[in-house]
Amino acid sequence: MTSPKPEDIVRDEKAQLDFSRSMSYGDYLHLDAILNAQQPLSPDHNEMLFIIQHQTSELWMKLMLHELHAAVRCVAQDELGSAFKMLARVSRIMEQLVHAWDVLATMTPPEYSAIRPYLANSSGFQSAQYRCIEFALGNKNAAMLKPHAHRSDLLAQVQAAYEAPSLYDEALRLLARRGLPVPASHTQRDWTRPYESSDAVEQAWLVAYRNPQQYWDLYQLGEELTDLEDAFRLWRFRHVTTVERVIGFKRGTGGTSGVGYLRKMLDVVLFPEIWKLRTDL
Ligand code: HEM
Ligand SMILES: N[C@@H](CC(=O)c1ccccc1NC=O)C(=O)O
Repeated sequence: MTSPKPEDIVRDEKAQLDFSRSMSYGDYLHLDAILNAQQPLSPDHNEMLFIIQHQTSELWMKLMLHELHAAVRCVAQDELGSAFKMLARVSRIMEQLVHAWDVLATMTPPEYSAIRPYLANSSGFQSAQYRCIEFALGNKNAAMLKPHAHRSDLLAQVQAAYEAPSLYDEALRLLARRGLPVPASHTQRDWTRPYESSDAVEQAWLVAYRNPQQYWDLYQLGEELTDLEDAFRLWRFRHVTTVERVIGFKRGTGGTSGVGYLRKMLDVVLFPEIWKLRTDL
């Protein structure tokens, strides 16, 4: 076998080469906007990695929110087949973001120190999309709206996520519609309140987990939620570990204690009864 000649390939394949009158790859993907959005503030080589790491994370978060919002609607409308597909995709995206830490971890402490002064008070703490994901997954906290007060467009989005029932709230309403004994305190409540774990809710999930054949879709929903929280915990863990290896115990640019704050977030449990029931099965 000899390699094909470069000049033969395109001619033989009859590839389209003139895009003066038709939409090209870059047109469709708006690559001019995306690829001109990397504007390093420092003279440091590694800032490009830092920027692209965050921009790609924000793009994946955009898709995650798109899928999560649709999944919440599907659960509310008893369309579980579609919801499972979307939730599985959200978990795979989260896993993708877990692996993305491997790229950022190639940045050493002195490399990051060269960039950090240029970040001023900006921080991932102010990510509107991240906060919408936390709220959609039920981790509600009014204080987290404040960093968006100066941007009415973003505030409206974060506020909507804050006020809406979370994925777990809709899952519990579904259990109740299926005749499982979820108390009214958990099917009709002020959705802005942080979720409170309940023995009665655990008992409702236990009915499905003890009779998987009869409640197959609810059992599957429970396991999809477990996958999602599992992946999210891994993301939080990789974040705090990367932060410790890069800045140690310095305070965060966002004003928090840094590693101390992120470690506290490791204790957040999104779907508490789904974890508790494993001990009681
Ligand atoms: C060298 C890399 C990084 C360092 C040193 C770092 C550091 C920190 C610190 C110290 C905080 C606490 C808030 C503060 O006071 O600033 C934080 C929060 C946060 N960071 Fe990072 N981070 C890094 C990379 C990333 C990446 C790649 C993402 C992906 C989008 C990210 C997303 C977030 C988010 C969403 C929060 C808020 C977490 C929460 O409120 O639970 N960070 N980060
Ligand atoms: N909080 C980080 C700064 C930081 O990581 C950051 C800054 C601007 C844009 C994204 C960031 N990433 C995540 O927090 C720090 O304290 O060094």
